[in-house]
Amino acid sequence: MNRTLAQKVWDAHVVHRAAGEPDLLYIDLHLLHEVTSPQAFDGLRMAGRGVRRPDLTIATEDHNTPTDNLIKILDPVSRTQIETLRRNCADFGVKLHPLGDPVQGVVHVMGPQQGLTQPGMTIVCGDSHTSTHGAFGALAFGIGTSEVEHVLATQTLSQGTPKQMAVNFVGDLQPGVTAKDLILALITQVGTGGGRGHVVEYRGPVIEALSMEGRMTISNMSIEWGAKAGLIAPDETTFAWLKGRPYAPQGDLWDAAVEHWRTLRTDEGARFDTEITLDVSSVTPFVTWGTNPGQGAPLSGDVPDPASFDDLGERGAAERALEYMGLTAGQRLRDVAVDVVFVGSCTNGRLEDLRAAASVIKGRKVAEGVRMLVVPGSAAVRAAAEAEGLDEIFVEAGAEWRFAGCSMCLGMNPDTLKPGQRSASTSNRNFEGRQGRGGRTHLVSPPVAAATAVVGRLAAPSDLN
Ligand SMILES: CC(C)[C@H](C(=O)O)[C@@H](O)C(=O)O
Ligand code: SF4
Repeated sequence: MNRTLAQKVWDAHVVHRAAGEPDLLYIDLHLLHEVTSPQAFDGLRMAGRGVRRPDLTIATEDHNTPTDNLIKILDPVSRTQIETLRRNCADFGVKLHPLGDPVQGVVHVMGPQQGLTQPGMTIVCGDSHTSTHGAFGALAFGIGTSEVEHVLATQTLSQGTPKQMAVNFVGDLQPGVTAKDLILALITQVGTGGGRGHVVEYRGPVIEALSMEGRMTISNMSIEWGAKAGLIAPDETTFAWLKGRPYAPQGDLWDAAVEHWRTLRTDEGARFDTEITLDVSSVTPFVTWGTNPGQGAPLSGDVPDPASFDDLGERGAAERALEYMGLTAGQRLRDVAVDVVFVGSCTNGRLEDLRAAASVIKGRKVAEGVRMLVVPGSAAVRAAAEAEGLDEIFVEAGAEWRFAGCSMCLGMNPDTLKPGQRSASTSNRNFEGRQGRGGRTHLVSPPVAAATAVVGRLAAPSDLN
């Protein structure tokens, strides 16, 4: 039978299948962070169990870590969270990259960067943005804390069969348009529930032409439109990116791996339950105006009038969003002034993202009254960025150059918006209070973030002279 890429990976991992029951899948890589693992370890303790495959389990600290220093965690709740992870990893023999470690970072930046993430793997983590790893042709998805316990104890996971969807990206990408613009445009088109129940494969020449970083940005936001996972078939770009990374196979094993990885493509004639197409030719720099990632518009446009939505639910949501965001229908998006610009997160905190932001801000200054935080997604991204002088470009421009972590992507650490403050943020969620109580978030790409920092209002690099 002709199968999709996702079905191939799935089938290769079934350890038990019975009619009328979910499949039991083997898990190749289990990533952990401090937020969703404590109860799972407690569960193991209570049942007197150990971790089945500590060698396939790896932890990092990211959500609760400060980004202004590598030692002091002032908030007691965050400190307890981190100390608990350290104790659990020590007790159960799990490798941990703690604050200050050269590999520490946001779990979805750290995994790929270390070469832990490889094509054809099943990868889980108690975190919804585990979909990021799908960019390598891995079947990767977020799981809940009770499932984390199950995987820790057994290295397997019970899963009902998802539906299959293809998203075809066609047309010619306009200059200055990034992967972030594409995924924001897609989510605005299909809505935040558009992918529900599906494992998605992103395909087409536009995807093939993207860098691994761009592909990760797209896979990362799969969950923001309801998809369970978002895969991209591995190709030469994938192999070149992975080669030589610490956990990547070496020598003969590398050659054998690549030979296998080349088979990880959707067969001609394989059937998808749903197929959608996004023509990228008309996509321009995109920003969100509302409080979910599907409430977006081209930066060149206006804040929409809620009355323009036919669907009553969408209309009501738009009304509430404008109220919360302090925006008026018809207002030009380019007139929206921001207080804070955040470059970072597992969506856009990789080296290429920092390069893109740096190239825009180089030789320019952050606008008066605007605070710009640049937060590498991992300590290794930070080191690589420093090796090419990106830190100096940001500091010179008046931005803050921080240590790695989730930072202002979500308010679980000291980097937060104050009530009423407005940000342009390269992260993936603009929910109410996401970046701090009362904070207002506009999701943007790294170049738009940098241009916005310079202008002080939502802006694209083409606005700068
Ligand atoms: C804290 C964690 C469970 C959460 C997630 O699952 O995604 C976080 O990473 C997020 O981005 O909201
Ligand atoms: S960077 Fe943001 S989206 Fe990614 S794992 Fe951290 S909190 Fe979640």
